[in-house]
Amino acid sequence: MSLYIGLMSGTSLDGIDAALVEIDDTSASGCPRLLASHAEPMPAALRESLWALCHAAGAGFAELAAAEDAFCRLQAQAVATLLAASGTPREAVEAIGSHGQTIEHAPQGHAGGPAYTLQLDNPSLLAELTGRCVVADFRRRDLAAGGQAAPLAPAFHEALFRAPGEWRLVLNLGGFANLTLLPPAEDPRAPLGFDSGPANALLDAWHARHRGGDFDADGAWAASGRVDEALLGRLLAEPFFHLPPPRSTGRELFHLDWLEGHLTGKERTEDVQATLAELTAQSVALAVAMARERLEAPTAARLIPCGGGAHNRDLLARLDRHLPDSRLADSEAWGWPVDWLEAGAFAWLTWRRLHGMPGNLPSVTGAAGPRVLGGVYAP
Ligand SMILES: Nc1ncnc2c1ncn2[C@@H]1O[C@H](COP(=O)(O)OP(=O)(O)OP(=O)(O)O)[C@@H](O)[C@H]1O
Ligand SMILES: CC(=O)N[C@H]1[C@@H]2OC[C@@H](O2)[C@@H](O)[C@@H]1O[C@H](C)C(=O)O
Repeated sequence: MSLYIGLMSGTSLDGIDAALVEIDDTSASGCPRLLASHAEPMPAALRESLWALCHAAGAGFAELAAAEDAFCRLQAQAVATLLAASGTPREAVEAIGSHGQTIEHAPQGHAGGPAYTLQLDNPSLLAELTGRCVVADFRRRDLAAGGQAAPLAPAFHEALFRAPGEWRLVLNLGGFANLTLLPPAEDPRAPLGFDSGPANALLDAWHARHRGGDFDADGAWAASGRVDEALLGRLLAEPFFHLPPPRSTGRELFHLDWLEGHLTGKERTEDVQATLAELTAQSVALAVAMARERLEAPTAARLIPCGGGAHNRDLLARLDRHLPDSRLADSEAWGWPVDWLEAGAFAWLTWRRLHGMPGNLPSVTGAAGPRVLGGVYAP
């Protein structure tokens, strides 16, 4: 058995998730087990700097370096708290996997330029601050091999959830949503996974603009509005929702200006929120239908929602309406509460990296083949 820490800071910019994971080195999947977790909240000032970097191509190098430094120190703080709270000596940890903060994701390139995906990260400083080996830069090798560099979690979903006799569908509802369709273990086919589109990113942004606060708790505000079918139709016409996989997306496409470009200005704000929630549910349902068609999968599957959106009751009710044949399951039944799968994935990918095992699924990202992901920074 060995211990790894995974660090993930997602598109919601709500904080750094840290997961302490035990891996069984004798098993092919590693049988990852979550031992402890800690969420280090993002201070408002750092959140604002990161938000500005995500949106301002003109930010200077000094601002970038300052944000990176503050981000890395927050990661080290998350590691220290996780270790102290779980009573784990740091020497017991083989390595820390750092996803970094995605600043921009352009797997298609920009204006005819090369494909890129940018994660702000300083693994050298993190190795210095924690005294542990750090693995980082997980996405770019897949991109270099012609892949989307995202989503990466489906390989971890396979290790955790693929089982004989049952199709399973893992749905990550973070700022953006990605799904993983897992054939039964006896089926030789590889899983399929891709981003369906926005999950909470637009819901959070619209809520923050009109009601303040970080998010619409339980989707109560969305539930108080009525879906504007005409608006929903215009939003769903976005070509991304109809692209065949492999595909991945982010804030570069789905942001408030994108939404506003589709508004008439006469909508009630709560109806826009309801329509955005419905957009998430319907775009997920479209992506699920696309995945099922590709793998000729039956409609009945076990649906395992995860990510922060799995706490949103209004969103889950909408998903239930659009995926009537799916039986909902709680990832906690596998020992993984919904909020820790992404950080857990980067602990597991770190184990893969240090044992020379590929971390990507070419059937998901479209890369030319399996690749060992990430760079190693010695302690
Ligand atoms: N009780 C709740 N009710 C409604 N929404 C919630 C609740 N708890 C969390 N959320 C949503 O979950 C979001 C955070 O989810 P998560 O941490 O999975 O995102 P992320 O990891 O930053 O995103 P991504 O997976 O796209 O990188 C919040 O911004 C909020 O929208
Ligand atoms: C480029 C990037 O950071 N993408 C994130 C984002 O958040 C959700 C979705 O968009 C997914 O593609 C990915 O994260 C998870 C961890 C992944 O790679 O599976």
